[in-house]
Amino acid sequence: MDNNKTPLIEVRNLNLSFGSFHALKNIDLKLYGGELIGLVGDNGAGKTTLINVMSGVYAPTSGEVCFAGRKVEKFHPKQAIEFGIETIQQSVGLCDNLSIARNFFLGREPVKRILGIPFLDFKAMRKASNDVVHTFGLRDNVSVDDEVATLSGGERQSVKIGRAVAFKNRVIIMDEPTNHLSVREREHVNELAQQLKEQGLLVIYITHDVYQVHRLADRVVIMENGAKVADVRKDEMSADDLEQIIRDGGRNCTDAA
Ligand SMILES: Nc1ncnc2c1ncn2[C@@H]1O[C@H](COP(=O)(O)OP(=O)(O)OP(=O)(O)O)[C@@H](O)[C@H]1O
Repeated sequence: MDNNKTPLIEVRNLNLSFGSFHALKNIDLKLYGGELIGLVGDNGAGKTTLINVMSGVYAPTSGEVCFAGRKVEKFHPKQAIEFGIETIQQSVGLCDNLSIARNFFLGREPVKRILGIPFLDFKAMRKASNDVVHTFGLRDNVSVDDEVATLSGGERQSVKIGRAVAFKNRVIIMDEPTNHLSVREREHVNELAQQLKEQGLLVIYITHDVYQVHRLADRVVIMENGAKVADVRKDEMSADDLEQIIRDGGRNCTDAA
């Protein structure tokens, strides 16, 4: 990581309360393009809440978030989408009964006009989605006219990841992306995460699997009870040590940030 670079996302002294419940506590974090960040922590640690702030779902109670050095003034999902933040979740994001091509363009369908009347441009959708999804690992015999319902779990993730890249995102948040996947599918999704990082994107990878994330990530951020309790480059700590920090609930931890 080059600390002279402007972080793609910077969080400063961030707090978020839901009524009297203090869900995020004084979080400071700098995340750079070209990094694969593992975000780990026990159930209820605050991982999803933190990414929900980054993606504009929640506004913080206090503190700041900056995108590429610019302070976010208005927290709204549209703002985050415009900046190029895309969240890929295991169970949402695709419509089973629509084709792969339609899913690829969900909500941003290209339109062509014939005699001034707008029609969905199916040809353009097929071509663009075909080029991308096969690069991202769909079997050769899968057609982009097939319904998403016919795809395996890993292939569904491929469609979402391909879509995120095609629409020029800068930050991909992968929330438990390999849950319920087979070993090979898991490997495939993890390879895609690496590819995204190598293309210069910031990848935030949320998981409970410390060993998987230790293999994959450049840096691991551990949360516990709403606070960031460790922020370490993976070469500074073994996966066993990371797991121990989580087991200890953040006591005896290191923060390399
Ligand atoms: N909208 C909300 N209103 C009230 N409390 C909330 C809300 N969203 C989250 N919380 C609480 O904030 C805490 C952190 O939840 P969060 O979902 O961020 O944890 P997590 O680390 O993502 O956990 P998991 O791994 O189980 O998904 C939990 O105690 C949760 O109940």
